[in-house]
Amino acid sequence: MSDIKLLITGSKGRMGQAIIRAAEAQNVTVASTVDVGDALSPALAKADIVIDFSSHTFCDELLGECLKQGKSLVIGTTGHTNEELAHIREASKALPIVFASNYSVGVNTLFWLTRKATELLGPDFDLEVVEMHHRMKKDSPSGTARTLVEILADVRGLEYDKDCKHGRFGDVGARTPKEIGVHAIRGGDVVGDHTVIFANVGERVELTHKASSRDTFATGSVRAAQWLAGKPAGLYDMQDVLGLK
Ligand SMILES: NC(=O)C1=CN([C@@H]2O[C@H](COP(=O)(O)OP(=O)(O)OC[C@H]3O[C@@H](n4cnc5c(N)ncnc54)[C@H](OP(=O)(O)O)[C@@H]3O)[C@@H](O)[C@H]2O)C=CC1
Ligand SMILES: O=C(O)C1=N[C@H](C(=O)O)C[C@H](O)C1
Repeated sequence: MSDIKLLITGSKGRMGQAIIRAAEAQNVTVASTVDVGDALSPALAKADIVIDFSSHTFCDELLGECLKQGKSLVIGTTGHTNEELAHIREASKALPIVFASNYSVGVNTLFWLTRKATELLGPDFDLEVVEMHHRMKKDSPSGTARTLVEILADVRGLEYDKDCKHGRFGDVGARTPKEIGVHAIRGGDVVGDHTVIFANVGERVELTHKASSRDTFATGSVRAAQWLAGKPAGLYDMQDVLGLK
């Protein structure tokens, strides 16, 4: 039996329910749960580490309470504003935080491969990211697609906010070598598909990951919580947890 005690936030959601099952399967204690309408402070007092897959709108309240009580965080929620992202970075100066847009082993391997392929293929290849998710997903593009674009941008010396083209519509003109396209498809019950396209004249490379179960994210987040126990304050990601850096 692991001796960490978890608070699961967003506990009634698709991921929250999967994480409660994953914790039980890994003999990790879920000490408390929080969803809309529940009081955070007393629930947090019962736990050492929070696993948060809720909504970005909960971010500031959660960070504030974790700072007050000195609790560690595993954040899986996506779709944060730039301001909320800055608050997570600030909080990580005082708290150990794992923050990852995707907790699956496969996608974190895709992150690694994407960096490697971008470096190897060089500047002649056009870069595009396509993602598909279930009809209930609220944020777009997915956090994983954003991370993929950030990796591509980092290798090419580009910036997510400036150089990412979210879909294309109308008389947008010819593609420039400085842009990275990202395209979000929504429908049905798709758990999460991501493809990175490297397109040159005469050839194309595509790297694809397809998740068929949320258990892969849930198991990864519990693993991240176990890894985080006893770590110093800092901002970590799932590649740190998996030793892929
Ligand atoms: N990093 C990763 O590996 C993954 C990340 N995700 C991300 O996790 C998040 C949740 O996804 P998913 O489980 O599918 O979504 P759901 O909508 O199924 O679950 C979210 C839950 O959080 C609740 N919630 C919303 N606001 C608050 C709040 N202020 N306080 C407490 N609870 C709140 C929701 O309640 P209500 O329905 O009433 O709003 C809901 O029960 C999303 O941002 C998603 O992108 C998902 C999968 C993997
Ligand atoms: O909302 C989801 O479902 C998912 N969200 C994450 C994201 O936005 O990248 C991860 C996964 O693809 C499923």
